[in-house]
Amino acid sequence: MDDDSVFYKKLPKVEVHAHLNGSVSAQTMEKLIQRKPHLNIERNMTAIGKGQRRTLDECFEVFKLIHKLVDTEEDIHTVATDVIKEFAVDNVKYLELRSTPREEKGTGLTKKSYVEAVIKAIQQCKYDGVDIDVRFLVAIDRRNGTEVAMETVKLAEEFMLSSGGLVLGIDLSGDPKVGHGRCLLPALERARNCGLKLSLHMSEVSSQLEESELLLNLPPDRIGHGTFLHPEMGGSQPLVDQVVKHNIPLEICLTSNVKGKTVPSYSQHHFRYWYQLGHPCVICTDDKGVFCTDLSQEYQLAASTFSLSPDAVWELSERAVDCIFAGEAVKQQLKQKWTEIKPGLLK
Ligand SMILES: CC(C)=CCNc1ncnc2c1ncn2[C@@H]1O[C@H](COP(=O)(O)O)[C@@H](O)[C@H]1O
Ligand SMILES: [Zn+2]
Repeated sequence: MDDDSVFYKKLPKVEVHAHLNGSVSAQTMEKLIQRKPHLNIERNMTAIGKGQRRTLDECFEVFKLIHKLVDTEEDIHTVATDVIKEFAVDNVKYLELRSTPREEKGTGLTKKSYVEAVIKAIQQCKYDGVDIDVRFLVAIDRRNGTEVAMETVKLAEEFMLSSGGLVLGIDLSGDPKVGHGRCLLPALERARNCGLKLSLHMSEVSSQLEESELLLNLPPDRIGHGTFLHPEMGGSQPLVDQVVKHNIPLEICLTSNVKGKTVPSYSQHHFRYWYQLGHPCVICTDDKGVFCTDLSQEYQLAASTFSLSPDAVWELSERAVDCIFAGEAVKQQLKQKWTEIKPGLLK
């Protein structure tokens, strides 16, 4: 590793946009493939390597394969544990994982046992002293419509009350070309009213202007991507004004957007627009397994593409703490960590 990479690796980081099944590493994938050889899935079918790009549709096909490999409580526990430890090794000090609870009739997996398996993995890592604070967002797959969304919110509500602060909110994700946010509003409103935080994938593709207007009225607590919100990308100034007025942080996933072809190149990424506005932006991985990246690499890419100084990179990672869903006490603990690490890293 060169000196430059060491800096990004040592940088303490916050990750708030990581889909569990998209974050599974090559090593873990090997374990899963060995558990289920009859599926004939190979590692190169579940990842998009260096220099490769796929259409959004092709990317979503990858998740179908991964879901076949991860279909028991034991699998969920394995992937959650491994993903948490990998983020910790990458010096991520606070992680919000998100995942869509799935029922698998064949294996007896239920949505409830799915969430329980993730929570057990989080608790086990904490017990084992892994140096990372992990929280969970329950995901709604937009494909599944109104009723499933409402069920998911009720499940999240239950766990918010019983998990000792581990379940903090709701993620809205899934193929952006399928379904409409309109149908999901009642569920999202219920979530907001019961105290669940909202992180919503918004304007990930260009056809979502009307939906973004609707969703922004909730308003969400954070926005995933927001690629097509601003006028230069076919969005609108009123949309930008509203995001700015409510000070809603953007979760920025550079490699995901480039490899998924929603952004033509790193240098044309909308991070530039929002960062120049001084708007809160959090660098994230989205799917570190599928896109073969890690958070250190994403910070390094942001710095090299947009000419950020080490001080600016530090500020970016420190300001991310303000955007987490955990409460003030956790933010203070994290800020303390950053303060302790700073003198050793920035001369
Ligand atoms: C395909 C592509 C370019 C991915 C990046 N953009 C994404 N946009 C919307 N939803 C996503 C994305 N990446 C992952 N997800 C969601 O996360 C799920 C996988 O993680 P999990 O099973 O929820 O644990 C996917 O099935 C999908 O619902
Ligand atoms: Zn995402």
